Amino acid sequence: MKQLNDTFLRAARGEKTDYTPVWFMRQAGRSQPEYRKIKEKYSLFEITHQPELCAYVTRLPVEQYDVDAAILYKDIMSPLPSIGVDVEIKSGIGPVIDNPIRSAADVEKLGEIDPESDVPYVLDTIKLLTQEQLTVPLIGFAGAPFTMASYMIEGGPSKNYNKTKSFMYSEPKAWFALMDKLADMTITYGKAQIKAGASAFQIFDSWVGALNVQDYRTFIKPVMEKIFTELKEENVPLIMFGVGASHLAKEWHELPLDVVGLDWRLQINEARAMGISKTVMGNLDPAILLAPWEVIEERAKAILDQGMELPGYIFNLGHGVFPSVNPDTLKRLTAFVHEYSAK
Ligand SMILES: Cc1c2[nH]c(c1CCC(=O)O)Cc1[nH]c(c(CCC(=O)O)c1C)Cc1[nH]c(c(CCC(=O)O)c1C)Cc1[nH]c(c(C)c1CCC(=O)O)C2
Repeated sequence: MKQLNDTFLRAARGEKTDYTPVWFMRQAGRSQPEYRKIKEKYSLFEITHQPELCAYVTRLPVEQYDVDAAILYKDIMSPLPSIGVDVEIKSGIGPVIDNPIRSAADVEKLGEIDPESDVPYVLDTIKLLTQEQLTVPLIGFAGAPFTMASYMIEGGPSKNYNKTKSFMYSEPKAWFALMDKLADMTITYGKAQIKAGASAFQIFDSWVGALNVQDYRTFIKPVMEKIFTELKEENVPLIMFGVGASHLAKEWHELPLDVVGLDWRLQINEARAMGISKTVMGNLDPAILLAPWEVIEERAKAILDQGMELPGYIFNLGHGVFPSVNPDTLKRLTAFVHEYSAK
């Protein structure tokens, strides 16, 4: 087994590190030419069903950019077929579900995931990567109940989540039943990823920022509490992330998790002033990567100056890499973060 560079894990636990670790959300694939070539032949689901190929795609950004963590190539939608939800990822649109969940009876019908028999290829990919290939930690992940439910109820991407919210407000009993089922899926699936070798776990609640704090506390926080309490048993750092959710960062800080992910809307200093003393991850606006290098460097420096004030800091973007970003920019930025923070 190869020697593991654990800088990312140590920062996630709030320990002092020799330099600031960095990885990029949605680093796998996207702008990389090698990946685009594979995508001409295979869909996301076809890639994830082939452990050798999926491991290669997962490794590409680590090898090319020198980032401090790998994130497993798959989608938050990947476990849904296992519980009886047919999902297709349509190019240019995103996940599409033809038979959305719209009633208590629909929720009733949802099944349970058995990772060993339903997604053995995910576990095989993790084992291949962590036992033989990677020299940095592998981040496993899942979508959070609200974000998963938003796709399941809307039937695809949404701007205002009206159908989701309407279901939540009108049928609270069915809503909580749905949250419970999705929590069970996340816990079982998450534990299996960690047992297979993932050494950190991130929950993507990308769209939960659509709720205000009061509704978050009523409809979401209890289920997140359950998920993190259960995953905590596996003893790996747990990361939370959402977009446009600065008003919820304090709520996340109160959950039994290790790392609060920030998008670009709240400065790290502001988060610290709010009492977020846990490790923070973020938070360069991904659009900055489309600007000239001087602009990128200046913004990265400003973020690092704030982040590095406390040991628990992981550099990342505030959301995923855009496909139009030049891979050389990500490589240069990684090197810059490493050099600047090692001073
Ligand atoms: C909301 C969400 C989704 N997926 C994900 C989220 C949470 C993070 C976020 O907010 O961006 C998470 C995700 N999706 C994917 C990864 C892989 C690992 C990585 O981060 O590099 C991760 C971590 C691959 C993917 N997920 C998807 C692709 C494109 C695949 C294809 O074209 O077939 C990839 C590589 C498709 C997808 N999947 C999803 C959307 C909205 C889309 C379409 C838009 C897009 O391309 O980004 C749902």
